[in-house]
Amino acid sequence: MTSQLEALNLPNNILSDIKKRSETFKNSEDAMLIGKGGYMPSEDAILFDAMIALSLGKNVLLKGPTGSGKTKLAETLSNLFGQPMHNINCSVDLDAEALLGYKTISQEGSKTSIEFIEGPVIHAMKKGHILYIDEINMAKPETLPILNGVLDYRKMITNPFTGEVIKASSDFGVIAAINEGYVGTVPLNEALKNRFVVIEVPYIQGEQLKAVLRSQSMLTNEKLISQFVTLSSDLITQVQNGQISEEAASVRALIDTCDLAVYMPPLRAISRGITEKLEDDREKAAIQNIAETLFV
Ligand SMILES: Nc1ncnc2c1ncn2[C@@H]1O[C@H](COP(=O)(O)OP(=O)(O)OP(=O)(O)O)[C@@H](O)[C@H]1O
Repeated sequence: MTSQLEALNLPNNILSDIKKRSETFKNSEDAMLIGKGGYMPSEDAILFDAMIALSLGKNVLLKGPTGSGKTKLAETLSNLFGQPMHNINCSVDLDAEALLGYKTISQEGSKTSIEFIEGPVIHAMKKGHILYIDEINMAKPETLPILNGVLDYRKMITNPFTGEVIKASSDFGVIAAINEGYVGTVPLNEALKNRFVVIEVPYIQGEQLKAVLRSQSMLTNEKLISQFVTLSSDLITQVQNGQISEEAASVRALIDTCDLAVYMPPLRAISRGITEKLEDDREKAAIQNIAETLFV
């Protein structure tokens, strides 16, 4: 891994920053070994570019369909950099308190006082940890602008609940994830999007997918694993042709299907793990047809 990074001819300051940030970096080859559950990139640039961007202090936006490994990639980066990760799961209910923290009354003996419990943003800023904002386009458009100062060169915020001015520690990093076009999502505000470096995270295929299915599912039958990889690539072709929706090719659903296939015939596993999650009868029939030709 180190030599692969060196081969990219990165400026020395970036390379040494990446190495310095992570005490585990010299063992990163181990950390990345798929058997240990790290993110398996479809191309090295996905992982390296995310590392370079974070190392330069940029915010990273991971863009890709459901179950394509965005969270796994963020976890792997946190692992590589040796920086704990704090999660925010966005929804319409997300508010400033969920991001920044809240006041509460604390009691010590007969003494009561008001205490501020720090939320994930302030905690990660102070400690120089990684903040992971999942499904960022599920938040109401008016909620996230409170983070504008955190997400630009200032990297600071005035806590509206306490008046404290917080400047992020130099290692603080932000990774966000987005699923475009899903129910409940809204287009990301341009000013917010502009604060991120965007990295596409597609579904993995072929040998990479095989390695992930081997390591993350319970299935050990190599022939079946290969058939499921073929099923996935046929489904991705159908997605590209607009015949079925993207989530049908999710790696998460395929791992579930492989697990089920240890205990039931593959066609039933596909029905439970993939087909029945869809609403449209034509899509279901299309998947069933593909499955029946592969698993006779
Ligand atoms: N490239 C990959 N390398 C390793 N594991 C992967 C990869 N792609 C998917 N997975 C596995 O698939 C499952 C789903 O991945 P993950 O939760 O990271 O997806 P996601 O893109 O964050 O999904 P969502 O958008 O629904 O939150 C996990 O078990 C993860 O380990």
